[in-house]
Amino acid sequence: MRKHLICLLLCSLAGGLFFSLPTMVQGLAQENLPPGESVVAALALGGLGGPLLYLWRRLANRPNGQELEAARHFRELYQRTPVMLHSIDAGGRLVSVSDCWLETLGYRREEVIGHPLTEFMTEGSRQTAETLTLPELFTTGQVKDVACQLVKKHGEVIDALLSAVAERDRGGNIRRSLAVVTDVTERRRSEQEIEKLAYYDTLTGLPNRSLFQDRLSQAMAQAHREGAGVGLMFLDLDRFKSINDTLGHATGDRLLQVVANRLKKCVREGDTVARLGGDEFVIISTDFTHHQDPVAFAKRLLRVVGQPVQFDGREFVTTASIGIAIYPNDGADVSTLIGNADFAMYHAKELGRNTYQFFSAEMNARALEKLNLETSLRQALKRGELFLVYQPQLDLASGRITGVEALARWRHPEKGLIPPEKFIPIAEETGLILPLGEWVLRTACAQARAWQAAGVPGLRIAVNVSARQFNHPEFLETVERILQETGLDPNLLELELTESIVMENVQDAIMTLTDLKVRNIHLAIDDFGTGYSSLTYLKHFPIDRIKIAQEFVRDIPNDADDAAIVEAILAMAGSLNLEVIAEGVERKDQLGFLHQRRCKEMQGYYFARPMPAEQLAEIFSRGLAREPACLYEG
Ligand SMILES: Nc1nc2c(ncn2[C@@H]2O[C@@H]3COP(=O)(O)O[C@H]4[C@@H](O)[C@H](n5cnc6c(=O)[nH]c(N)nc65)O[C@@H]4COP(=O)(O)O[C@H]3[C@H]2O)c(=O)[nH]1
Repeated sequence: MRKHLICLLLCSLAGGLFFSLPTMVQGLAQENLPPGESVVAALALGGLGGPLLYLWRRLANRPNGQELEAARHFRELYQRTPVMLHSIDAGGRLVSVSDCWLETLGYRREEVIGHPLTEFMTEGSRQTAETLTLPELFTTGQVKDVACQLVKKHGEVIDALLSAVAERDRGGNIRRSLAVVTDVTERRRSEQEIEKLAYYDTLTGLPNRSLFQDRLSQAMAQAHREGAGVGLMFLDLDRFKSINDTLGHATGDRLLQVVANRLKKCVREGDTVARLGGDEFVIISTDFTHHQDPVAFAKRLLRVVGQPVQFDGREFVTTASIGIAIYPNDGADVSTLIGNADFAMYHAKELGRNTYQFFSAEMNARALEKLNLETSLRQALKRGELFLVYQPQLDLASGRITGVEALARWRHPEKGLIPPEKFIPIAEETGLILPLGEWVLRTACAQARAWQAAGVPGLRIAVNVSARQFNHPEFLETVERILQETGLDPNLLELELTESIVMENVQDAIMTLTDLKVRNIHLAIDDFGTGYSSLTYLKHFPIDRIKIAQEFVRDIPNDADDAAIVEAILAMAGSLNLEVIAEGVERKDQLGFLHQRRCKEMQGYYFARPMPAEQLAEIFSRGLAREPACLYEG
C-alpha cells in the first residue's frame, strides 16, 4: 500500500510538471496569463493528470479476472502435477519446486527453496552439473535428458533424467529456468537386470559365455595391435557331478559360488573370470606373458580351489583341472583358443586331475588320433573287430568260480589291441555305447548260456553297463529281449553299475533298478568307494552286492588309509546285508587281509586274468592254477 502511495505522489509531481510545462510555455507565449497564474493552473492540471495516468496505466497492465484465474491455475498445475518440476534462478538456486519433487526426494519446501540445486545431487552429478549442464543451459537456453543422480533426504540415491529450458528477460539475460526431472531409477534397475541376465551368470555373478567371448575377442584384438599375448585358462572342477548328485544341487550351487569367489580373488584387475556353465570356469589374463608366470598362476588357482569347503558343519575338498592355451601360438581366433584350452584341460584330467596342462602340438595329434579312433570304432562292430574276454570271480570258502566278468576288447586291424579305457569313453561320448553295449550284453548272455549247456551250472555273468545305456528309455526292454533271445536265467545275469550312474538321478535310478530286480536280475555297484554315494541312498537301492574298487585294494594291507576304507566298506556291507567282492586282487597279502575281514569273493590277476571263452572252458574242466581255498591257509 505504501508503495502505491509513494508511486501516486511521485506521479502527481511528475505528471504536474509534465502537463504544466506546455501550458506554462503557451501562457507565457500568448502572454494572456500572468506567469504565476499559468504555473498554478498548469500545476493543478498536471497534478490531476499524473495520478490519472498512473491509475490508467496500472489498470491497463493489471491482469483481468481470466488472467488471474489462468495464473492461479498454472501455479496449481505446476505444484500439483505428478511430475518432478523445479525452477532455478541464474545463480542455480531453487526458486520453486513441485509437490512431486518434494515427495520424491523427501524434503519440505522450506528446506530446498533458496538452496543450490547441486546441493541435492551426488558428488559426481554435482561436478557434471557445475562444469557442463548449467553452463550449457545458461548459454544455449536448454538441456535435454541429462542423466544425473539426486540424493534423497535420507541419503538414498535416485537416477534421473533432467530436461530444462531457460527463461530470459527483455535484455536477453537468463532470469530462471524450468526443469522437468524424470525418476528413472526403476528403469535403470530393469535395464541393469536385463544386462545382467544377458551377460552375467545368475548363480555366481560372473560374466557368462557371451560376455566372456566378447572380452576374449577384445583382448585378442588388443594383443594383436600391441604384439602381446593373451592367456586363457580353462578350469573344470574334478568330480563335481558326483558332489552334485550325492550332496544335492543346492550344495553343488553353493560350491560353485565359493569357487567363483575364490577365483575372483586370485586374478588381477583387468583379467576376466567367467563361468561357461556347469562347473566350467575360464580366466582371461592379458598379463600372462609379461608379469604373470602362467605356471605359478595355475598352481595358485589349484591351491585356492583345493582348500576345504565347509557347509552345514560338513567339510569337503574339491579339486580342479586346468588347461592353458596362449594367444597367438595356440589359436588365432576365439573358438580355436577356447577349444585348445578345453582340450588341454581334458588332458589334465587324464593325468589324474588336480593339475594343469598347457596345450601342445602333441595334444593336437592325440585329438586327431581320438577322432580317427571314433571313425574306426563305428566300423569295428560291423567288421567284427570287437570281442569279449572273461575274468573269473571266486568264492574263497568253496574255491569255486561262481561267476565271470565280461570285458570288451577291440582288435584294430592296424593298431592292434586297444584297451577299453581308450575306446569305452569314446563310445560313451559318441553314443556308440548303445549298439556296443547291446552287443556285449547279447554276446555275454549267449556265452553264459553256452557254458551252462556245456555243464557249468550256476555260473553268473557280470556285464558292465554305462550311464548312457542305463538312462536310455529302452534299456529295460533291451535287457529283457536279450534274456529271452538267449534263454539265460535272469538270476545268472549281473549288471554292474558305477556309483555315479545310480547317483545321477536317484529317483529314476531306484525305479529302473527296481524294475530290473523284480525281473530277478542280479545288481552290483562297481568301483565302490570312488564315488560319493550316500549310505542313506544305498539302503534304498535294491542292489545285491558291491565291488570294492581296485584303487583301495591295490595298497592294502600297507596303506593304513586304504585298509581302513576297505574295513569300513566290509563292515557297512555286512550291516546292510550286501554281498561284497574285492576286485584287483594281485597278491597274497591282499588276499590274506581281505579274508581276515570276511570278504568272501574276489577277482584279480592273482587267480586269473581276463581270458577268451575257450581258455576259460579249459579252466572249468581242469580248475584254476591256484586253488584259492588253500591259499591263505598255508
Ligand atoms: N591292475 C589290475 N587290473 C585288474 C585285475 N583284475 C582285473 N583287472 C582289470 O580291472 C578291470 C575291471 O573292470 P571294471 O572295473 O569293470 O573296469 C572296466 C569297465 O569300466 C570298462 N569296460 C570294459 N568292458 C566294458 C563293457 O563291455 N562295457 C562297459 N560299459 N564298460 C566296459 O573298462 C574298464 C577296464 O576294463 P579292463 O581293461 O578290462 O580292466 C578290467 C580288468 O582287466 C588285477 O588284479 N590288477
